[in-house]
Order: sequence, then C-alpha cells, then structure tokens
Amino acid sequence: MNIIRSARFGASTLIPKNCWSVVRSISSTELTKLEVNDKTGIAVLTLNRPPVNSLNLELLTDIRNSIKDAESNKCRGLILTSSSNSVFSAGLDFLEMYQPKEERLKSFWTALQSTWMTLYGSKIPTAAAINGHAPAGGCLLATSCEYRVMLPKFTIGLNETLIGIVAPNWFMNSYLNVLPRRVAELALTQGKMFTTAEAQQVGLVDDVVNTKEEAIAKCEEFIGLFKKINPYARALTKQQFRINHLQELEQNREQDLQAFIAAITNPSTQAAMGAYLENLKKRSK
Ligand SMILES: CCCC/C=C/CC(=O)SCCNC(=O)CCNC(=O)[C@H](O)C(C)(C)COP(=O)(O)OP(=O)(O)OC[C@H]1O[C@@H](n2cnc3c(N)ncnc32)[C@H](O)[C@@H]1OP(=O)(O)O
Repeated sequence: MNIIRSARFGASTLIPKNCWSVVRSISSTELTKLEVNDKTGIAVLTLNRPPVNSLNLELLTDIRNSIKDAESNKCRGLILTSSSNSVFSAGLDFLEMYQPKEERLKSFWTALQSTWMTLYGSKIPTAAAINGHAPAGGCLLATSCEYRVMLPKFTIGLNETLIGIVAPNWFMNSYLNVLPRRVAELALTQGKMFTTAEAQQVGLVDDVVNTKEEAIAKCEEFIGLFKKINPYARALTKQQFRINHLQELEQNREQDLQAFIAAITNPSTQAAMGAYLENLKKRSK
C-alpha cells in the first residue's frame, strides 16, 4: 500500500495515498490549518471553527493570510476544505451582524472584502472540496475557487433573500462566474439552496464523490491539469477573466462597506435576522 508520511501527525502515522509524500504544515492557527504535500506542491487549507465554520473576523483574516502563505510558499495549488463532517461553512457569522458594534462591523466587512479579493484573484489554481453544507458565505468561498467537488446529501447556495438581505454584487458575480444567468437569477431571488445532485446538474459543482479523501484527490487531479502550463500565462489568463469583478469591488470598497452597514443596521433587517437566528437556535435544540 502506498502511504503518506505525515510530518504533522508524527513520523509513525501512515495515511493511505497514491504516492510517497510528506505533508508539511506551512501555517496553522486555532481556526485554520494550511498543509502542503511536498511531493505535489499542493496545499490544503482546512477551516476549523466548530461547530459550523461560521465566518467571523478572525476566521476571515486567517483564511486570507493562509492564501497569501500558500502563494508566497509557491504552492502549485490550493484546496479549501473543512474539519467538520457536515458543514463546509455556514457562511457569515450572524453574531458579527446581529446587534453589531459599528467598528467591529466595519472591520468584519473589510476583512470579507479582502478575503474574497485574495481568493477570487489568486494566481494559483484554487479548488473547493465541499465536505458539508455551504450556504451563503460558504457558497461564496466555493464559487470563488476555480473548481468544486461536493459530497452527497448536503446543500449549497446563496440564500440571502430568505434571511431578508440582499447579496452584494460581488457575491452575485461569483455565482454568475459559475452558473448560467437565468439559473443564477432564479436561484438568487428564491434564496435557493441546491442539493448536491441539483448543484451538479446546474453546474454549481463540477463533481460529486463519496468521501472527503476522494474530494481532495479530485481537486488534486484538477490542479494537476496545469502541470504543463506556464504558471505566468495561466495566472494572467485567469486574471483577465476575473479582473472586471475584482476592480468593481476594489474601486468601490468604501461605498460597498457603507451600503452593507446601512443594510445591516436597518431595523427591519435586524428584525428579520433576529427571527432567522431564533429559528436556527430552535431547530438546533
Ligand atoms: C448586505 C448584507 C449581505 C450579508 C451577506 C450575508 C451572507 C451570509 O453568509 S449570511 C449567513 C447565512 N447562513 C445561513 O443561513 C446558514 C445558517 N445555518 C444553517 O443553516 C445550519 O446551521 C447548517 C445547515 C449550516 C448546519 O446545520 P447543523 O444542523 O449541522 O447545525 P445547527 O444545529 O443548525 O447549528 C449549530 C450551531 O451553530 C449556529 N449557527 C449556524 N449557522 C450560523 C451562522 N451563520 N452564524 C452563527 N451561528 C450559526 C446555530 O445557531 C447553532 O448554535 P447553537 O448550538 O448555539 O444553537
């Protein structure tokens, strides 16, 4: 049997794999783990904020730093996944947006903008191994990558309208980068959460596999497609596809922040979010 000798799990830990490789931790925080396979040069970024990887200021900051770390370590690609068995990411942390303090709310949104620009505009190939539910901000992370593979019986989508909020342009642009316009409009206006099977059917995810290990292997396969492609030419080509969306946010960051603050602090949004949260808490009991 072929194995990985995992530096992180100790020299004696053997992990089944197709080749002899060393998995090395590049950077690690309480909320994220970034490991690179020295044989393939591909990094895996694992989100680790139990119970549901909701994206708060600290997690967003760590994700952005990890992407930068993967780039500066010249990784050949980056795979996003989750340490949870059932949730990839529950999206933005409601506790950042419900009854917020203004300074923290500003930092939070600014961090989300930066993280999205870093991921969506990354020069290296990016892929998401979606091993659990991926609503809203979770879906945004996945659709910002170049390739998605998902496990069965989970859900993914931009459900903002269900919460009484409107997804900003750049959320919609990430969706439109993956979905046909008509499908995206219908899904966004309905706040539709796609099942894994539906997501594959409309092209929101590229592949479906049964285990996280298979999902990571599929992502590695995707990144491997670029092995013989000049990385500079690849990066510039990707950039040309995405530059308009990136510039649109870059040039309107302050306006986007003010629009977010106005929308979130609106009493009717707060009431809708409060009701949604209460329902969520009831359901989880
Ligand atoms: C202009 C404004 C634009 C703003 C854009 C916002 C985009 C967003 O991302 S808004 C966030 C949208 N997210 C959701 O609607 C997801 C809500 N969560 C769920 O549907 C489920 O939790 C789940 C399917 C992700 C997971 O279900 P599971 O049964 O495994 O776990 P739960 O028992 O529901 O949850 C456990 C625990 O976590 C709390 N929680 C869940 N999601 C969030 C969240 N996004 N933020 C903060 N906290 C969350 C949930 O209330 C439970 O807490 P308790 O154990 O304390 O009850």
